[in-house]
Amino acid sequence: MVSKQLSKQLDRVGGKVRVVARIRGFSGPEANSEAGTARTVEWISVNGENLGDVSISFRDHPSRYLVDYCYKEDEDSEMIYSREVKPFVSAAFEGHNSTVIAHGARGSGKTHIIQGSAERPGLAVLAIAEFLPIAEKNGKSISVSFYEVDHQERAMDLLNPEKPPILVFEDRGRNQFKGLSQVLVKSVSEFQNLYSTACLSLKGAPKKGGQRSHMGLIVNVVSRNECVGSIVSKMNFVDLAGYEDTRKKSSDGSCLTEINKINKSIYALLNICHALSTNESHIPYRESKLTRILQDSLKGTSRILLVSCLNPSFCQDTIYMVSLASRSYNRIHHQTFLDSTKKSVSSANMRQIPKSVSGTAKKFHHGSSKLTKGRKLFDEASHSTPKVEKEMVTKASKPVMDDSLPETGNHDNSGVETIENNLALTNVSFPKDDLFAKASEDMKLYPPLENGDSSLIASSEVENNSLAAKNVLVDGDEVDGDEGKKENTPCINHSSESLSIIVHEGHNSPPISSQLRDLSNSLKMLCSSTSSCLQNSEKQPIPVVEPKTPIIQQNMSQWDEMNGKSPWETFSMRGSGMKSSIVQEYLRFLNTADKEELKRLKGIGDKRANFILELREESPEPFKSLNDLKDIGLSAKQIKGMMKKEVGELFSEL
Ligand SMILES: Nc1ncnc2c1ncn2[C@@H]1O[C@H](COP(=O)(O)OP(=O)(O)OP(=O)(O)O)[C@@H](O)[C@H]1O
Repeated sequence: MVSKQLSKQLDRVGGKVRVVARIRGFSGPEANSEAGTARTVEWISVNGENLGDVSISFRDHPSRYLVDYCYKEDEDSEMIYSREVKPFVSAAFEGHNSTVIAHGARGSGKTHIIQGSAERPGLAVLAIAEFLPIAEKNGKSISVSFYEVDHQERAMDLLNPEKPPILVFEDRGRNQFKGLSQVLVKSVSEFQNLYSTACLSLKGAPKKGGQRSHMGLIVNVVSRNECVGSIVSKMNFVDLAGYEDTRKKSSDGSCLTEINKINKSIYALLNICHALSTNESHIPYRESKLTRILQDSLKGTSRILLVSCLNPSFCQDTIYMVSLASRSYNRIHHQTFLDSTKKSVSSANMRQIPKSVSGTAKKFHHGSSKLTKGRKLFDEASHSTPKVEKEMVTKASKPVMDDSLPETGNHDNSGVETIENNLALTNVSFPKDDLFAKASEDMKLYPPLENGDSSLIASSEVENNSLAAKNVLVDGDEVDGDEGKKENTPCINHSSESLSIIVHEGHNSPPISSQLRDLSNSLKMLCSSTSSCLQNSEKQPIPVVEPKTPIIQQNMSQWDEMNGKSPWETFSMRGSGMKSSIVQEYLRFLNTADKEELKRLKGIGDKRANFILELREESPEPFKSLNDLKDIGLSAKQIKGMMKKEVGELFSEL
């Protein structure tokens, strides 16, 4: 539950996704050049100064883009922090995750806003400065992780770059990371040292020219009382790689494929922001590695701040990026704005907001139209996935099956070692013994986990990828209705932070093939007894036989009779019950069967079977509803067809 005061603060920062723009100041050399005086970005505060709803335009360019607010060159990071990020810090102590994303063209000031410099700390540093004293007061600790996602969709631990790529998988709505170090921080300077260490490992660092990547920071609020090391909530900072139009010659010699892949992952994240802001029923979290890493900090009660960094001088890539960000602009606010200012803005030459994300700026829509019209079109489009977007989703999902399957590989079991190494590396003086003693008390209390738990700081890396029999989880996030339902597993609340022990029942049931066989046999028996009854009935009078119906069914019939249900109603009701249990069996089969068994299903070939196995490495139960089959590239029609065939097979031998 969010406290009233906090809720007010959060309301002020807008809905689920808030989009703000930030105009970068001219850097030293630029300021001295002629271009330094030629800022081309303009803005109009459409609802009055400081009230939000800002329209951004570019000199000699007809289009305008709406965002929640625009920060000018003279409004520094501290102002942005106190107005936009500070409420997220308070929310983190109430268990809410958040994500701050800086995106924009190359050199638009993304790193400057997130990391800042020694003289001008960025949003992440300012947040840590606020996190630490509140954590101290509340008996919590703060730990951080730094990672990088490159154009090959590899996620690397920046505090331990020699390790194999990070493996991300989901367990009960929470992300687990295998191979990502978490380091406790006690002071801002410790944090800054870690940040510098992480930047040195960054492949996308300017000095390592040619490589481009996204950099991510996770700030964890960690409980340190009886449930030592469990993560209460987290705040993510993402410094996205700069967007670059693939038609231009790259400014740093990066190859076209690399730029394309980076751009694709930028689209994937912005698409999610858009889908969340428009309450789409399907949120494509699996589109990229980065979106999978951020998944549990984007959904549920999480808040997202999208900072669109703008180059002050003309830059087509900047225009394209702000146009994409504007798609996630809060539409409720927008509607108010439309209603109140329809007249005044209707004469403005506003461009139609792009309905979809295209692969290159080539598809960028240059036509101008009135804002009202553009928005209307956009609203209509948002109810169904726009065509180009759909194409992009399909295109994006193909490589996942073909060449960028989630990594597997040798991962060591050195979770505890990592913490120690990092403590040594950064001279963090955390009372290790105390921490480990408490952690081992917890371990004693609950038998050793088969797969470790990334929420435990003493074993910040998940040791083993196999399905755990028991798992210790922090039960903080709400699971979205469409994103997986909480299973009916025994759940013991263990602390005020809702640390839960979730006991997974082992998958003891026989595989679907044998269950379907049993079902088919029962149906055959039922049919043969029905037909023999029919045959007998022709020869002799039907003997009065007491049917040996299981008691429960007899009771149900009585119950149906009592409730005045017609035989048809009873039949339909039971039929739909049977349908849902067949679906459940089918899903259970997908979640447990081996490759050869999987291939026995219609529509599952070698590639899909491999992909299913890879998905299971990331999440023990990737298929929670038939809808999840879309993740392996099946359309709704194909899924329906597959189910029909499987069920039809049951009756083929009757
Ligand atoms: N608000 C600002 N005021 C003055 N100079 C700035 C500001 N923001 C960024 N700069 C300068 O602009 C340059 C580019 O900034 P920065 O490295 O943050 O961009 P970026 O978007 O992260 O770049 P890349 O796309 O290469 O990752 C740097 O020299 C930085 O010091």
